[in-house]
Order: sequence, then structure tokens, then C-alpha cells
Amino acid sequence: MIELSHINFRYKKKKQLFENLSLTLQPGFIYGLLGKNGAGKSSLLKLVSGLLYPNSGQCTVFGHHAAARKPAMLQDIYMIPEEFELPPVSLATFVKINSVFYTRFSQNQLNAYLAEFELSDDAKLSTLSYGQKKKFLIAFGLATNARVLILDEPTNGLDIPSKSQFRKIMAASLDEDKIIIISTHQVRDLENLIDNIVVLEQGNIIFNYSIAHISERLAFEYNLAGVPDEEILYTEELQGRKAGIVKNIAGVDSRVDMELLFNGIVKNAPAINEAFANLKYEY
Ligand SMILES: Nc1ncnc2c1ncn2[C@@H]1O[C@H](COP(=O)(O)OP(=O)(O)OP(=O)(O)O)[C@@H](O)[C@H]1O
Repeated sequence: MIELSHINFRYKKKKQLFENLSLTLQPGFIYGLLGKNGAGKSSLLKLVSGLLYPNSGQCTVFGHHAAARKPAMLQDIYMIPEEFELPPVSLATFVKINSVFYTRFSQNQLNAYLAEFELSDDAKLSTLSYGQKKKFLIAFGLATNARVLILDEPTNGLDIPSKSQFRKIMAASLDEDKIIIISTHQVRDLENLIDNIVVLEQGNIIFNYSIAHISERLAFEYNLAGVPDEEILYTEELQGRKAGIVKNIAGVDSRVDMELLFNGIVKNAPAINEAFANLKYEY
């Protein structure tokens, strides 16, 4: 479990970013971390991986204090940042040097992921494209079998077939011990992959629900003509029609449209959250 409790954090000479922020992330789930530019997503991920220290409050990762960055925690967490630099060595050399830090690293799994992404381990990292480097890091990160995998904009730079491979590989790699956090603006890339959505705005968590609860409480409509106003939570123009989010009165689970949902939350989080009143959690 990852537990952020009562976190206060500000960058030097900047205003407070997180004020009394608390968040619990459970194993066995893939979390989508969303938010506009500057909302605090990368900062939150850095707090979880111990790369930033809170001014007060604490973050624990499977019981370890993230900020202490002890080996026991570091071998259980792998973060793929949005921007990275890789040394000018072959994939195999990188793996040889870095895999020793991860006690559950599996070469067999790595080989399978590399094959899926059509990467050969004798290639030099410096000769790979950005998308290929990213695929390599995703493959390596998964093969570490760290219980916490953090991916910042993982599908950025991936072509369309690679995005489907990514979804397939991620979904298959999740087990009941793992926590996967994916931060992204490419919300459509998360469809059918994530279990929970956490939305940040100016350092505050403005939405935090599971996809199961969302599809139970909300419905996504592409033609709102005839829908009574009191059932409508959010509307936008889509190809000349009014699309939007409505209360799921029928109670039939609906398909979650991530883009509509995100737009709705950003425009009017209180109205969307209202639909989740009296929700009973069954963790
Ligand atoms: N190293 C830093 N020093 C000072 N301020 C920073 C630093 N990094 C981020 N910030 C500020 O903290 C706030 C949150 O930034 P952060 O990078 O966490 O947002 P984000 O949600 O990841 O944004 P994006 O979607 O653009 O990547 C922003 O106002 C940003 O200017």
C-alpha cells in the first residue's frame, strides 16, 4: 500500500503546492493520475518515490518511508519519468548493470517484453528512437517485478501499435501485490486499462473513484436531446451535437468515456462528485 498522509509541500520560493494532502493507493490496481499542466502530478510521483521530501506529513510505500530511500524500498519501486537520459551502452549492458538492484528481476520476462516491443538486446541505447527507449524502459521496469511501478506519460512517443502492446503488457503484468500509477494527458490511452482515476488540480485531489463506481454512477451520452436538465452533469459540443455526462439513473453499467469525464471534472468537479454521494466502499 502507498499512503500519503497530511502532506504539506512547496518548492523553494513558490507558493504551497500540496496542503494537507492524503491519499491511499491499494495493491492490485492500476491508477490513472490526471490533471492539467502544473497540477502537481510529477511532484506527487516524486514524493512517492522519495525524490522530493514533504515539508510535513509522510509518505510510506509498503511501510517504508519514501523519503529515506532505503534499499528495501528502492528495490520495490520503479519509476519511468517523462524525460530521461540513458547511457550509450547496449540494452544487455544496461540490464546487467541495473538488474542487480532488483531482487525479483526476471530475464525471461524481460526477453518476452522486448520481443513484444520488437527490441533486440544487442542494440545500443543511444541508437534507439525516443519511443523505442521508452518501450525499453517499460519492459525493464516491468521485469524488475518491483511492487510499485510509476509511469509518467508512458504512451508519449509510442506509435499506435505500440500503444496497444503497452496496454496489453500492462494489463497482463498486474497482480494482487502490484500498484501501478500512470500519469498522463493522453486519457484515451488509459481506456480499458486503469481501475481508478485520481484527478489533481492545483495540488488538490478533486476526484478519486474507481472505474467500476464511475460506470455505475455516471453515463456518457453523445446526444443529450431529450435528456431532462436535472440529470445532466456536464455538456460539451461534439461534432455539432451536445454530448455530456449524465446521472446513471438506469443503473446499467456504462462505458466510461475518459475524455468526457476528465473535461467534466475539470469544468465542474463538485457537480460530478455529487453523483457519488453515499457511496459505500468495498475494498
Ligand atoms: N523543480 C521545481 N522548482 C520549482 N517549482 C516547480 C518545480 N517543479 C515543478 N514546479 C512547480 O510545481 C507545480 C506542479 O508541477 P508538476 O510538474 O508537479 O505538475 P504536473 O501536473 O506534472 O504538470 P505537467 O502536466 O505539465 O507535467 C507547477 O506550478 C510547477 O511550476
